[in-house]
Amino acid sequence: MTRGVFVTGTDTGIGKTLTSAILTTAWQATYWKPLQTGLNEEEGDSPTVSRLANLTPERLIPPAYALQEPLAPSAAAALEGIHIDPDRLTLPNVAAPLVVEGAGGVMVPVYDDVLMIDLMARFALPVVLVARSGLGTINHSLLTIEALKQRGIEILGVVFSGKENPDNMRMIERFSGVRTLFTVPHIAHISPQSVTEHAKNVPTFHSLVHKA
Ligand SMILES: Nc1ncnc2c1ncn2[C@@H]1O[C@H](COP(=O)(O)OP(=O)(O)OP(=O)(O)O)[C@@H](O)[C@H]1O
Ligand SMILES: C[C@H](N)[C@H](N)CCCCCC(=O)O
Ligand SMILES: [Mg+2]
Repeated sequence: MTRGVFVTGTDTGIGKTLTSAILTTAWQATYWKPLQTGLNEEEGDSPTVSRLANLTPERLIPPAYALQEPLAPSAAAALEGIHIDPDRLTLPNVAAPLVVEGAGGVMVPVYDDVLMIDLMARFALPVVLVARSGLGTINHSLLTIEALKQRGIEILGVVFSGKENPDNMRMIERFSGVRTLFTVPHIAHISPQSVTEHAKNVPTFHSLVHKA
């Protein structure tokens, strides 16, 4: 049985956290950000999702690693003299669905010679890919999809964040064969209310994982 999804992106700052909050709200899911970096500059994604998706504490799994510098996990950990232990990076045993959010894109170093995409393959969750809607997204989305396919990682679809661009969506669908799941327009004021509103556009977890 599919336990959840892994939310990845074509880049950092692309809308993974906003999308994760929307998915978590839509599915009444549990949220986990295993590797958080940049805590000296931002509150981190767990409190953001907790607030936006109105999470009760049992639906929020704390990060396995919470690191200060706004860098890839391997670099942020090295600066703090922390060795990332793969045994701590195992899926929590919670009721489905679980929404797991990556850090940055798929080729981000996590520890030693392990990249985020290797961790994703190990988790074996189907992937939701968040992409910007505008210029540059065709290249970044197709490259990311190619890397995921090469490793046999199941892709449920793409979520486009930002002003809707049907031509970009069509081009990515045509060249990758991966469908668009839903779009998140530019939201001027992101709030629990706007997240609840956009959660209405999300297919049910069961329809998604059984159709894939
Ligand atoms: N559709 C949107 N409308 C308005 N703001 C957005 C939208 N998508 C993303 N943003 C804003 O862009 C910023 C980066 O988005 P977000 O935090 O979701 O990125 P991320 O992909 O989760 O990055 P990270 O790799 O750090 O986890 C945030 O301030 C977020 O609120
Ligand atoms: C700190 C930031 N918000 C992300 N969590 C970390 C993104 C690392 C990206 C590394 C890279 O691709 O160059
Ligand atoms: Mg995030």
